[in-house]
Amino acid sequence: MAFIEVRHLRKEFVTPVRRSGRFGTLLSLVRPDKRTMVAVEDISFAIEQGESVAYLGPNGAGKSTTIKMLTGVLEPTSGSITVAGDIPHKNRKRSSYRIGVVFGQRSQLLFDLPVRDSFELLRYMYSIPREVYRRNLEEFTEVLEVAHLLERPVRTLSLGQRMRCEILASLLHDPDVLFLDEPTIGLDVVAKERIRAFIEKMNRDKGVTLLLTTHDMQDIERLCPRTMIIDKGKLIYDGSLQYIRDHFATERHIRATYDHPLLAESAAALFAVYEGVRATVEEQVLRLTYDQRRTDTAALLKLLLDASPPRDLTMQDENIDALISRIYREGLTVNPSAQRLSLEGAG
Ligand SMILES: Nc1ncnc2c1ncn2[C@@H]1O[C@H](COP(=O)(O)OP(=O)(O)OP(=O)(O)O)[C@@H](O)[C@H]1O
Repeated sequence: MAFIEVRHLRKEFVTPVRRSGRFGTLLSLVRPDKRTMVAVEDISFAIEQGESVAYLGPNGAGKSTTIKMLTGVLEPTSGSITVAGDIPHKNRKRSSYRIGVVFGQRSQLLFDLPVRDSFELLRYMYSIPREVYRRNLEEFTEVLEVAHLLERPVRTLSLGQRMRCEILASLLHDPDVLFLDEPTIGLDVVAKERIRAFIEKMNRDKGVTLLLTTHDMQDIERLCPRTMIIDKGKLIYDGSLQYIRDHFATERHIRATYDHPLLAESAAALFAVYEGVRATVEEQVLRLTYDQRRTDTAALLKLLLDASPPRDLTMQDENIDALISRIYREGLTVNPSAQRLSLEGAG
């Protein structure tokens, strides 16, 4: 059995619907109308101990709902979850000893008290042996550079400082798995980097299994060799980021800057031989966008350079962020045989 196993997971939320008008309000009280919202439709995956996995999807795809089920906060409508052999919502207390959680938008620290008091409370809640607590606190405060913050009330910390303390708090009891929901949201580049370096170290040195939701591509590039993408409550991709890059990052952009203004018509005529090459002109800048599988880059460059050598030339492939939004938008299908086998695929 894998360390985390999720099979046919589904979560529905049933919410009351208010009818309009005075009569409607009255009717809603006597006979409430209900609406069922499917947040997670059917998701299956397996994660081995020590893996580091990104869990991606557009807003409302069902990421946070999945994490809440994995941590036992929510009970699935159907399907099953096991984390370290336990069913999180059934054995919440026992599971919590193995699980660490960080919700970027919510705090587990007590706002009016010094940071250290929250850590002490966690020591008590998780019955962390004194020696383990002392060792972890010492090591983590040093790596995260938060020793000088321990006596400060949480409410006086900046977002970056608080997030470092949140992550420290989530790992004090030596969990085997850490669920992170947008851990770097709203942070500046330096704060993001500190947090990524720490999480990476915990995964590498302590073998902490990571499942991370994020909208920040650099989090994924740095931390997660494996990526799962969900959309509308269903898993649409499970494999490496590299595979997506290699198979879908087909759009290439060339930007050529000249010393003189250009004519859009001439540019369009020049590249008309290449079907699918989009040429746009803005004063002295020519931009070409094309599919690298269909158009030979060397031949295109030769045509461009022979026509008139530019002052500057840059070439860029579609970045992974844009690429994933394209996958959401166009619903690109991925060659399933090249992906990691899902639980169903594995039989
Ligand atoms: N308690 C709830 N009651 C009703 N609907 C809910 C509840 N929690 C979440 N939803 C709905 O379920 C869907 C999935 O929400 P979820 O928060 O899991 O998405 P997400 O992928 O984490 O999105 P985001 O990236 O915006 O955080 C959304 O349509 C949301 O409105």
